[in-house]
Amino acid sequence: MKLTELLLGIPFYETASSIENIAVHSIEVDSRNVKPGSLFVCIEGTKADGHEYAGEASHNGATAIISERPLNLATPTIVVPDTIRALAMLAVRFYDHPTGNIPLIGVTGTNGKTTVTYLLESIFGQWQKKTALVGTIQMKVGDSTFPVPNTTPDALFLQRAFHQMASDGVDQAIMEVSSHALDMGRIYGCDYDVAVFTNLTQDHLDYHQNVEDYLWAKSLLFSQLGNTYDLKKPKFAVLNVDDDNFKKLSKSTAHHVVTYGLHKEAQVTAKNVKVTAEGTYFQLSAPSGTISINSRLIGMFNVYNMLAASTAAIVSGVPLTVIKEGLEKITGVSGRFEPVYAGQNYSVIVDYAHTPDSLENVLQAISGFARRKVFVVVGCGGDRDRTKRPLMARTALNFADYAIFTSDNPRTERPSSILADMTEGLTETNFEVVEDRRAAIEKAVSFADEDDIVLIAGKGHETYQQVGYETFNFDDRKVARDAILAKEK
Ligand SMILES: CC(=O)N[C@H]1[C@@H](OP(=O)(O)OP(=O)(O)OC[C@H]2O[C@@H](n3ccc(=O)[nH]c3=O)[C@H](O)[C@@H]2O)O[C@H](CO)[C@@H](O)[C@@H]1O[C@H](C)C(=O)N[C@@H](C)C(=O)N[C@H](CCC(=O)O)C(=O)O
Ligand SMILES: Nc1ncnc2c1ncn2[C@@H]1O[C@H](COP(=O)(O)OP(=O)(O)OP(=O)(O)O)[C@@H](O)[C@H]1O
Ligand SMILES: N[C@H](CCC[C@H](N)C(=O)O)C(=O)O
Ligand SMILES: [Mg+2]
Repeated sequence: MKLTELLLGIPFYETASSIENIAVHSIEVDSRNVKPGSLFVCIEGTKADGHEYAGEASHNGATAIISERPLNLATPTIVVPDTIRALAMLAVRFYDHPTGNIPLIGVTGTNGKTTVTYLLESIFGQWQKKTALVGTIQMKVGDSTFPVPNTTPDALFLQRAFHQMASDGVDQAIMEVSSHALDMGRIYGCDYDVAVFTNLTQDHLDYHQNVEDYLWAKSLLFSQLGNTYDLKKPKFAVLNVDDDNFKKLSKSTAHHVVTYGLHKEAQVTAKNVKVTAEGTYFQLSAPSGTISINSRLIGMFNVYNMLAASTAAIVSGVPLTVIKEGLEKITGVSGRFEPVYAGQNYSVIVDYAHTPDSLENVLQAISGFARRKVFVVVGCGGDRDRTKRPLMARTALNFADYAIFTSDNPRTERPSSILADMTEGLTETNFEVVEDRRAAIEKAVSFADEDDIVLIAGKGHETYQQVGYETFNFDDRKVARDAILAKEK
């Protein structure tokens, strides 16, 4: 594509060079990926500044550079006020505005995003649609899976991926939208048809200044639903009416607001809810009818997740009977309330709860059917929100009989200081600190007697542990399995 054609998407820019007849074969944000014919966009990040790598990009054959300041290079440079915004606009144009052609659902909220996206994937799959999903675990297009750098990758990755999805004949794209991504403009250029809100509780206060800022970031998904009305293709904000932030969020969009919930009046709701150790039963009531749901997912929070997914599916035109099939087909989501069974007479569950609220929810679900003792193994990630650490420890002690506090992904922090943040001021005696996660899991398993439950929280599907700048293989499920088998011997 010609550079001048690409720049039509950018109204104000300055350049000292002649840019006629420059062809762009790819757009890149990482100088190491630049090849002859690439357009390099300089992004100022948290660790590095792309402007510092413009020289390398030029050396690698960049055909032109998009920058926030003039650069003293032979390669033509186009100066724009905001390269993140420019990147999205350029990528949308280069990749032919792919989300204009694929229906797109975005899911945001502190907890439940991954679960809701997998529920939606199952529902649309039952509706015979070719689906694509982008989120914490992976990117999935039909049955093919691809690694992702982030829960919500940057605009270039996304537009490139959506373009590929459009060529692969995807009929429905579903993605998690993190608050970081919203704040960093990673979703500029995405044309959402449905935006879903799960809930908002404390997390990420290392990144967002306070809870208001965190909510504001979440609200951007709804304000970015777009301002044009197309009566043939309306857009929907699907909101949890029971969440305290419902009113504020509903004001952030000019489009249709559709509500779901259990306590306050909602358009889509669940009645006669029964949660057991095997699954969840409820009647889903929507303006178009009622269906009974027998799900293998456990916990009241999963009723919310199922309502969120069902509401997004309903506004997308999926029949209720298909929604029922899609919800009931899912037996679990990797690393979310995932049982580890190796013939033992007690339960071991691996879960991704890494916030105070998710830990409370999952422990409450467990206490609903626990017959004997509940043990919890949990830690907190390093280089992340410090203020959630004591709250998570408190939650563990409030809802479990015994806690073993351990390391999660310490990253560049000292494990002992993360654990000190968690346990500071605790006067209880029903906990201990075992810094090494493997040893902590082994200990919890060794404590378990018949009918006890061991919850291993925080890392869920993760198959690694990040210590310092190194990443080691570590999978809670494998470690737990080995511990169970070793105990049975
Ligand atoms: C704090 C943060 O979000 N950082 C993200 C950011 O990285 P960064 O700002 O550190 O980038 P950088 O390394 O400083 O580089 C700046 C620029 O220089 C360029 N560069 C750099 C080196 C070089 O040799 N050449 C070069 O051109 C880079 O390509 C980049 O364009 O941009 C990267 C590319 O988009 C992201 O992968 C990275 O996410 C990091 C890995 C991360 O951990 N992010 C977390 C906090 C995050 O975003 N989490 C949310 C989920 C949260 C949740 O809801 O649970 C997520 O969506 O994943
Ligand atoms: N609706 C919910 N409300 C509260 N807790 C939930 C909810 N859904 C799931 N959880 C808990 O949160 C954990 C993470 O769930 P999930 O991965 O679906 O959330 P997420 O929003 O994608 O998380 P992340 O921000 O890490 O991407 C689960 O393992 C479970 O313990
Ligand atoms: N997306 C979340 C995941 C946290 C998972 C937990 N295991 C940790 O490492 O803190 C984050 O980056 O904060
Ligand atoms: Mg997720």
